[in-house]
Amino acid sequence: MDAYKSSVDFAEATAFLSHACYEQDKMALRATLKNKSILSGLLSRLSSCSSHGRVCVSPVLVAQRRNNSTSPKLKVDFNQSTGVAVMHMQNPPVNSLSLGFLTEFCIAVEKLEMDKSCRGLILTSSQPKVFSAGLDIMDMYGKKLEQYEEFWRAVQEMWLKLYSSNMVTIAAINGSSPAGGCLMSLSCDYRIMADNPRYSIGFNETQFGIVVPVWCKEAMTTIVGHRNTELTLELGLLYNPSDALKIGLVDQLVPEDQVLATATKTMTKWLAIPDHARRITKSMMRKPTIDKIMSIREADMQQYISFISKDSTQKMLGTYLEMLKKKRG
Ligand SMILES: CC/C=C\C/C=C\CCCC/C=C/C(=O)SCCNC(=O)CCNC(=O)[C@H](O)C(C)(C)COP(=O)(O)OP(=O)(O)OC[C@H]1O[C@@H](n2cnc3c(N)ncnc32)[C@H](O)[C@@H]1OP(=O)(O)O
Repeated sequence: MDAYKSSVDFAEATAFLSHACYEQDKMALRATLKNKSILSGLLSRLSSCSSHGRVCVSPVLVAQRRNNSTSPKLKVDFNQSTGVAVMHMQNPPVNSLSLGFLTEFCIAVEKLEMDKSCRGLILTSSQPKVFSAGLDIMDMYGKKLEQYEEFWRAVQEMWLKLYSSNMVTIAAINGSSPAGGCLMSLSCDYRIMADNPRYSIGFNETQFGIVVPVWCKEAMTTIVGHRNTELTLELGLLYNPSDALKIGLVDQLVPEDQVLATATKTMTKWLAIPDHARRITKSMMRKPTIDKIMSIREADMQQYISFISKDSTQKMLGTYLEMLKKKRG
């Protein structure tokens, strides 16, 4: 009975969350979840629900530094006739992966995943010159421990959702994509990048004193191999598109104005493969990594909180943030 009730609550909550997000009715969502004890019960149920590597969403909602508006951070164009959704990231100025963005992202992917008519997802950016600047450093700087936890859970969730998606996922990388932006594209099945030497992609974390989580290392290794991963992560390397192509960090380069069209064409090819065979194969390839990560998820959380809240880490992040801001002034 309890298990049944849980699943009913979960289904209702998920449906409500998805609906609320898509109707931009987040005020209603916040009001409904105002009671913290209800929220935390819901959170633990949602985040513990997992099947076949598909992980359910954690509905974390917080007003963000420059995201305290209710304007959506994603625009999803779903074409019923092709079964393909194009998700445009629109979180100005640089599509940083803030808690608010990640929350919206997870809900949107979950909603598409539940819609059996949606078979393919193209991820791209509405911001000029930037695909995504990676994790929002403001969410990792000067916050309370509970906030670090909430943020990291959303980061883990984003990765799991994308990496374990049943849909064909293609990253149409129409701008720079450092760190978390690179991770996001690496979680997709295929990466097409704009051939513009001013853009970069890779993992620069060590350059400003932080370390990628172990699951990021694992996922990257499966794509570019141990040696390229080692060099990239230790030295904090960002690559121009042609070097990224050489090491296999992206699959294809195309002129900037053809990124989305090429992604759409490529999607048609992928969707010509019988879904069940492709899905089972994708699961066969990715499930070992997903299972491994799921088994260390809580340890990863503790490691993150302890690392990010260290004075020395905070100092380095502060210096890096100042440097980013000075760049403009
Ligand atoms: C033991 C280990 C255990 C656990 C792990 C521990 C830690 C885990 C960390 C996880 C890994 C972290 C991953 C990350 O993603 S960290 C983020 C890394 N990202 C970057 O370094 C990119 C920084 N940004 C840039 O390089 C440029 O902004 C970019 C994307 C090339 C675009 O350039 P441009 O168009 O010129 O834009 P500006 O640089 O002028 O930036 C405009 C504006 O945005 C602010 N900003 C940029 N990036 C971020 C960001 N990631 N987060 C927050 N804010 C960002 C920038 O400061 C400017 O702000 P302003 O106020 O001046 O407008």
